[in-house]
Amino acid sequence: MTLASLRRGYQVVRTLLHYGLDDVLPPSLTPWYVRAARMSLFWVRNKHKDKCGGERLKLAMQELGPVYIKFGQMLSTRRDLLSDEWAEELAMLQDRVPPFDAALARSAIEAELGAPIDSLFDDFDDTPLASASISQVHTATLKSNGKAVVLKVLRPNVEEKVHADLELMLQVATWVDRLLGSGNRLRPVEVVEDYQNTILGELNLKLEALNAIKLKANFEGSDALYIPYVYESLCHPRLMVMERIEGIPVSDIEALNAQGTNLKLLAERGVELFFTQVFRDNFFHADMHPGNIFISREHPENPYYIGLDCGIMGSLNEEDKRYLAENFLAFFNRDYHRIAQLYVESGWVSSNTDILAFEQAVKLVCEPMFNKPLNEISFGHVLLELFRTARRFDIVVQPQLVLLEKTLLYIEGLGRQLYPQLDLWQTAKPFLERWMAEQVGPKAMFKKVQTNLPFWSDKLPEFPELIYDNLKLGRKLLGTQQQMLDRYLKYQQKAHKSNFLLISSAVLLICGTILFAQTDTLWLAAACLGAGAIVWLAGWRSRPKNRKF
Ligand SMILES: Nc1ncnc2c1ncn2[C@@H]1O[C@H](COP(=O)(O)OP(=O)(O)OP(=O)(O)O)[C@@H](O)[C@H]1O
Repeated sequence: MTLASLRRGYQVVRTLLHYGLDDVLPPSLTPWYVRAARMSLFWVRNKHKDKCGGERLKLAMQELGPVYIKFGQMLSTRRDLLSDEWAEELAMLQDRVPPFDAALARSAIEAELGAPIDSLFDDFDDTPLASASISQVHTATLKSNGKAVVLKVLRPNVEEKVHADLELMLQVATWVDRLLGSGNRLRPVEVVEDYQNTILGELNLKLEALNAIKLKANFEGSDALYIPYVYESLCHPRLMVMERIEGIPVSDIEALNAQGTNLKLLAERGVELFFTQVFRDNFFHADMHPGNIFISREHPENPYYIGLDCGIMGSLNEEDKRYLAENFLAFFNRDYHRIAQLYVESGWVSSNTDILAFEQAVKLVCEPMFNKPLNEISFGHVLLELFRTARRFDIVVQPQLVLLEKTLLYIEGLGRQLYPQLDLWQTAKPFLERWMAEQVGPKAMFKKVQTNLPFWSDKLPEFPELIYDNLKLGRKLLGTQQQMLDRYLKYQQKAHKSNFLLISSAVLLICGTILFAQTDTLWLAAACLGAGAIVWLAGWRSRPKNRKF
C-alpha cells in the first residue's frame, strides 16, 4: 500500500467517523483494540447524531467524492444487502458540484484537440451548462457546419483521484474477503472490481463517444429514442464533442404537460426501450437517471426520448438473458415453482436448496403484489425482493445483474412518474413472450441453422478426413482403455492379496501376544509371532506400488 493510499485511507476513515458511522457497526466488529485505535488516532466526534444511519452514510459519501458517490448509487440497488431505509437514502446521492475554472477547462480542451478552441469553435461559453463530479459541459458552435454543440471535458486530475480511491477500496475489499473467509458469498472483491470496470469506463470519454455511436446506430429510425450525433474525430479520452440537444428534462412533468405530451405513450415507450436494449441488442444504457434523459419538444403527441451520457453501458450473456426473461414470464403467470427452479438452474442458489421451502418464500413475496393496484406494483422491487428472499437460501451475488436492476428501477420510477396508471405487465409481457418464442421456437432453430451455415459449409470438405481421424483415434482410445482396465484389475488383485496377508499377520501377532502371557504355551506363542512376522513381511512386499493406470 502506497503512502498516498494510506493518507487517503486515513481521510476516508476520519470522514466516516465524523458522520458517526462507527456507531452502526455491531459490537463484534469493534473489539477493544479497534476502539482504542479509534480513540488514539482519530480525534473526531459524531456531529450528526440527529440523523439516521442511511442519511449519515449518504452525506459521508457525498463528501468523499465521485468514486464514493457512484459506489453509493450502485449500492443503493443492492437491496439484497441493505435495508430499505439505507438503500433509499443512498439512491438520493447527487453529484452536482461547483464548476471548475473556465481557464482550466479551456486549456484541457485545447490540450486534447491540439489546437486553439477558436480555430474550431465559435461562441465558446465560459459559463458551463452543467458541472458534475467527473466532468463539466460547455456550449459552443462548430465552425465547420455552424451547428450548436457541447464540449464535455473531464475535471483536472480526476483520474488520479479515482485511481487512488479504487486502489484503497480494493485493498479494503480484500481484507474484508479474508476476514469473512473463503465460504462467504458476498464476494466483496468481485463487487468492487465490477464497480471499478464501470467507473473506469466513465473516465474515458472516447469510450463514451463510441458507446453513444453504437447506441445511436441500434436506434436509427426509431421513434422512441434519439441519441445526439457525436463528432468522433473531435473526441478524445478527456474530451467529447456532440450535437447540442434541446429537450425537456424528463423530471419536469409540468413542462411536459404544458406542451401536451402524450405521457401514456411516453411511459410505454420507456418500458419498450428497456426491453429492446436488453433483449434485442444486448447493449443497454445503464445510467438512466433523470438527469440523463430528456423529452423531445417536437410533436408532443408522438414524443421520443433523448438519451445522454453513455459512459456506463451494460450487457448480459445469453444464459442470463434467457433466465431473466423466463423469470419475468413465470412471475406474470404466477408460476412460483418455476421461479424457484430457475434460481437453482441458473446457479443463483445452491443446488442443495429446499425447492419447496424456497417456492413458498417466493410465493410469499410475489402473491401480495398481485393484490395491489397496478400502479403500486414495482417490477424492480419484485426482483429485489426475490434476491433478498434468495439470500436466506444462500444466494450467490450476481454482479452482472446489478446494472440491470439499477436500470430497471430507474425506468420504472420514470414510467411511474410520467404515467402512474402504467400497466407494466401488459406493456412488457407481449414483448417477452415474443422474444422467448423467437429463442426456442422453430423460427429460432431455423435462424441458428442459418447463422451457422457459413461455418458448416466451410468445414464440410474436411468431414471425410475428420471422420477417418476420429475412427482411428477411437480405436486407439479403445486399446488404451482396455490396457488401463487390465492394469486396474491387477492393482485391485494385488491390493486384496496384500490386505488379506496384513490382516492375517495382525491376527497371528495378537494371538501370539495373548499366548505369550501363559508360560505353558510359550513355544506356540513364539510360532504365532514368527508366522505373524513372516506373513506381515509377505503382505507388505506384495502391496501394489504404482497407483497410475
Ligand atoms: N448533448 C447535450 N446537449 C445538451 N445538454 C447536454 C448535452 N450533454 C450533456 N448536457 C447537459 O450536461 C449535463 C451533464 O451531462 P452528462 O450527464 O453527460 O455528464 P456527467 O458528468 O456524466 O454527469 P453524471 O455522471 O452525473 O450523469 C446533462 O444533464 C445535460 O444537462
